[in-house]
Amino acid sequence: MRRLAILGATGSIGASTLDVVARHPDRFQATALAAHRNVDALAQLCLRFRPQLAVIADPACEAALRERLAGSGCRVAAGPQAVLEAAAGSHCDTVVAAIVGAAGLESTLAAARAGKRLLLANKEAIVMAGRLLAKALEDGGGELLPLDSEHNAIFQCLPPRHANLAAAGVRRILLTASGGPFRGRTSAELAGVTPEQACAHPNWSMGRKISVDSATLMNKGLEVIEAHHLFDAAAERIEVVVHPQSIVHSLVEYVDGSVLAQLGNPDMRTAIAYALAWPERVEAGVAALDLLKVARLDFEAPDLATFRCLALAYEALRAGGTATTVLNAANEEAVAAFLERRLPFPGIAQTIDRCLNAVDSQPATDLDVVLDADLTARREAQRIIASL
Ligand SMILES: NC(=O)C1=CN([C@@H]2O[C@H](COP(=O)(O)OP(=O)(O)OC[C@H]3O[C@@H](n4cnc5c(N)ncnc54)[C@H](OP(=O)(O)O)[C@@H]3O)[C@@H](O)[C@H]2O)C=CC1
Ligand SMILES: CC(=O)[C@@H](O)[C@H](O)COP(=O)(O)O
Ligand SMILES: [Mn+2]
Repeated sequence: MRRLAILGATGSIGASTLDVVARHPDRFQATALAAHRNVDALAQLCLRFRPQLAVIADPACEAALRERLAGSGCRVAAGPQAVLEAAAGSHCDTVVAAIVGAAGLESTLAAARAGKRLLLANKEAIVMAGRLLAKALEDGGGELLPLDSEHNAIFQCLPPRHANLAAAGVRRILLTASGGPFRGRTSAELAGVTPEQACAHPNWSMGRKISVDSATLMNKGLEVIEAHHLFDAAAERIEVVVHPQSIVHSLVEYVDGSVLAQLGNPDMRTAIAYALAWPERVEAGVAALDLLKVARLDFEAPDLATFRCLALAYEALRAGGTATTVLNAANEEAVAAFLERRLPFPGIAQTIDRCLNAVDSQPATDLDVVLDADLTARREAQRIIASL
């Protein structure tokens, strides 16, 4: 029986994970569920899945959650320290890291250090602190399985236990991008787009922050950096291909000309079920892929001049050190401002660009350096946003 802590249980990944868990009560058990402020949703999940531990990150919500779970047998805890306990405690052997944004960094590191099987959705953590996460995994002796659909696809297309990409005969990693809701639009057409339009992803149903990232192509930029760390791949070996149908989830090209791809309907339960059951496979509730209905698979080059965030992510990756921490922090601040209608859509890329120029990159030697770069970049981004 796999005993799971699900961090970000009330979100989109949390819901998909619990759907897979519910299909296999003989294999998977949710032993801890954590969320930020959504007491109603968390309480309902706890009453249904009966975890040992329910954690609400915002201490102001503790009393309300205690009231809702009184007599349920579920222990309630609150605050950031309690989220770390949910990630590292003995109640679980597997952690689903599905908190959105930098808020998930420390619990992701805690799970890695504690030697858990880490199912990583929280891509911002690896973008902010890829090397620290690798070290934490090494120290803890656990394993990481990617949930992000592209990285899960690449993982499936690589040979098991390969020493490195060169030894495995890999020439390139091809990350597919849907292009988002604004694919094909010009810069002028993007000036007045709304948060509602940006969050209307053509293929995937996801949280608002990642939906905006897909619309700017920053999601793909974060994923290039994620692939760099997960697969020890140089930036030059990671190429982005726009594939509007989101059926091919990514590909690996080998030196002999073979290209292996993983295909499926755009439903995160496939990647989640794969990672939960690995190395076995379990039913995920996902409809069979009907290629005749899909009929065609299109591919095109990304428009880096219009969707500048992807180019900025490559720049930050090449700069190294805390540049990717700065990229992530500026993006989080800019996306929040856009969602609150304080910043127009093109202002997201402008903020990140200016922030990368304003904040020097440092070697990401420890967590304090990373957190300091994150804070400095957020202050700078807020200043830039106010000036735009
Ligand atoms: N959705 C998807 O299909 C995919 C998502 N991802 C990645 O997975 C992560 C989650 O995405 P998604 O599920 O869409 O996001 P959602 O916005 O749907 O959910 C976010 C979750 O994080 C919780 N949360 C937010 N802040 C905190 C905090 N400070 N402490 C504890 N919990 C917190 C929220 O709790 P509350 O409800 O209480 O606010 C909620 O449970 C992101 O990093 C995203 O990039 C990757 C690939 C695909
Ligand atoms: C489901 C998933 O993994 C998302 O990251 C998805 O890839 C977003 O789609 P885009 O290709 O539009 O960024
Ligand atoms: Mn993805």
